[in-house]
Amino acid sequence: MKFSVPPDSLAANPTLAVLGFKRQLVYHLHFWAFVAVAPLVMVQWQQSHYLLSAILVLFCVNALLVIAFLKLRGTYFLKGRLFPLLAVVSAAYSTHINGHAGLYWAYPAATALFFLLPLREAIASNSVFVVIMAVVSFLRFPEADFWRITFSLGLTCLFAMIFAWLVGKLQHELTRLATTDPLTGCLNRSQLADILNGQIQMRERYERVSSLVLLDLDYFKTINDQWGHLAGDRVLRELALRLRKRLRESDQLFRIGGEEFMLVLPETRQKDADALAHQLLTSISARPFLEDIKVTASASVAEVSKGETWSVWLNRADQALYQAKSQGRNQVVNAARPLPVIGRGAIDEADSA
Ligand SMILES: Nc1nc2c(ncn2[C@@H]2O[C@H](COP(=O)(O)OP(=O)(O)OP(=O)(O)O)[C@@H](O)[C@H]2O)c(=O)[nH]1
Repeated sequence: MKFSVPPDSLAANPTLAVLGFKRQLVYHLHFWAFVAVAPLVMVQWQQSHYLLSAILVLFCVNALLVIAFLKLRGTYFLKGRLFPLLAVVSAAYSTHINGHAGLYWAYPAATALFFLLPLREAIASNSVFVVIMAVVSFLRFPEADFWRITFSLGLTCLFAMIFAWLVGKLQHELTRLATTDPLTGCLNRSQLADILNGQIQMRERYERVSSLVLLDLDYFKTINDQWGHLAGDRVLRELALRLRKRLRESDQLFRIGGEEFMLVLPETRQKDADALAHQLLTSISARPFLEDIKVTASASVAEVSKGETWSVWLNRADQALYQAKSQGRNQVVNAARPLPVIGRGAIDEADSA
């Protein structure tokens, strides 16, 4: 089964990879639940259990809608909330009227809940489910069966909860590993396009202006040559710490190359970003690294302009950084504003003049 996200972007963007995993899980659960439950609609109808048959029809229609919405729109129909509700109601009601034959469905229903709902919601829903099943079993079966059913269902929920919790933790850790640079703890390039695009949307929709700063250490190669690679690594780590100290919570720090860093500064005008870049360069050059390694850096600043793409924005900053390097380093250069786009009307006016 294929979703619309191309495999290349999955590899490049861990957020998409995690979303892709969740979608596949939801898709498969609904698909196989549909395959298992659809025949039961007829079976229950033939046994004159019309209400249960109707609930199962609803369950199947919901499963098909979830699958269709995922495939065609990439969204969850009703946030996937109907599956747990209908699965729980049909398992409890089926146990009430069919006895043990209905009870067997309670176990897969309880397990599926942990993979469809957020963990806390799943724990709350399953607690209610176990209580409902305990009441139904108490009324329907001998006392010994009531205890067996309640404990075995409770244990199934506990195991499913532990498994879902561990899978969630693993996903979180994998995303962290894939999005951060292990040496400095800064973000790596994997989410760069997404984050810059987010700032561009803020500019386009709400006129909220962000800036970015590119910062590159000067003559870092000589530090490696003179002090060794390990010392170079420690300089990079200390640099990331110094930069982070000056940033706001909402700012984001990327390491986008060997000794090149990028700062994304939401709601920050060029003039303020320029002031910050000067302060950062001072904080780098004023105090030696690892006690006696003197370091300077060059930086460029670019405020996002209306209508530009993230790559054009980054490219403007890159050009300015190149200029800072070629003008002698240890300085900040502001990126040139993009040329205004001349619309058809303006061209016509110019032609007729
Ligand atoms: N220690 C260490 N060095 C790195 C790492 N990544 C890249 N480098 C080194 O960084 C150096 C970058 O050299 P250049 O691109 O010539 O840049 P530079 O010497 O800083 O010169 P300018 O940028 O022009 O001022 C190379 O020697 C790389 O080996 C890293 O993770 N750790």
